[in-house]
Amino acid sequence: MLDQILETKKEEIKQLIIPENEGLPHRSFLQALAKPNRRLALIAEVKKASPSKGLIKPDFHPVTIAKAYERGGADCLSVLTDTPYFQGKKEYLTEVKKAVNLPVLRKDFIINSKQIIEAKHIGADAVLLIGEALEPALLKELYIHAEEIGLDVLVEVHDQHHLEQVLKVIKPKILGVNNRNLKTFETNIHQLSGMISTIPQDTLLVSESGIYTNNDLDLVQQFGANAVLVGESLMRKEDQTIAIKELFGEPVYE
Ligand SMILES: O=P(O)(O)OC[C@@H](O)[C@@H](O)c1c[nH]c2ccccc12
Repeated sequence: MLDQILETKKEEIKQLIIPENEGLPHRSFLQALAKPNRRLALIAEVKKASPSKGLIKPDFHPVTIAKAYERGGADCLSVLTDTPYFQGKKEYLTEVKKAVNLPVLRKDFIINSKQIIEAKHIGADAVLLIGEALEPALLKELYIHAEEIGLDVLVEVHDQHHLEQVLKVIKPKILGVNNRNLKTFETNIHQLSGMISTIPQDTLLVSESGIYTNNDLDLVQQFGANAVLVGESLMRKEDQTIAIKELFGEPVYE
């Protein structure tokens, strides 16, 4: 699956025209994660569909969802901008950024510098770079480029091998461990457990994907996570503010 997505991205990049605007004022994704509202920082994801789960939220209104996440005390947002596989849109990111006060991550498959410049122009505060999708030299180049233009970077890996590959070339300030294998779609909430000893102490560590319950939060926190990235389990609920409170085991008054 990942290989197929990356082929699609190569085609998209050929057509890519970067909008001529200033972008929108930067909000620090890193600082928001470093000073979380709760015991674990929450990056709440605005996600309509995915290749593994199909359509997740049929009545999808990104701005309504983003505002509900903000009211629920999310620290940051992630917005899918990939269309063919996740039914996301670049416009969703811009609309969300304008509607809330939280830092916003562009969630897409970035393999080229043009996409990073584009991310800035559509209003992103941070970009995702995926270890499994990028040769180490290219990962390093894109990481440096993103930081140079004032974007924060979430560097994601799935396994120990790619973690070691990544750490040979960069020391990411924010590191995500994806519990989902992007080649098989299998999710394992224990994915992070053996990896913590390899990760530099001052790295902000995000556990990503397949997080459904308060128990899952306890587990990944025990493994050393400082933050979680949650999409599906929040999106499936009727009200995303209540969904966050339920996830964190807080009382919900209606
Ligand atoms: O919906 P979930 O299982 O809570 O997962 C959210 C997020 O981690 C997931 O969307 C994701 C993690 N890494 C990615 C890379 C590309 C696309 C999507 C992703």
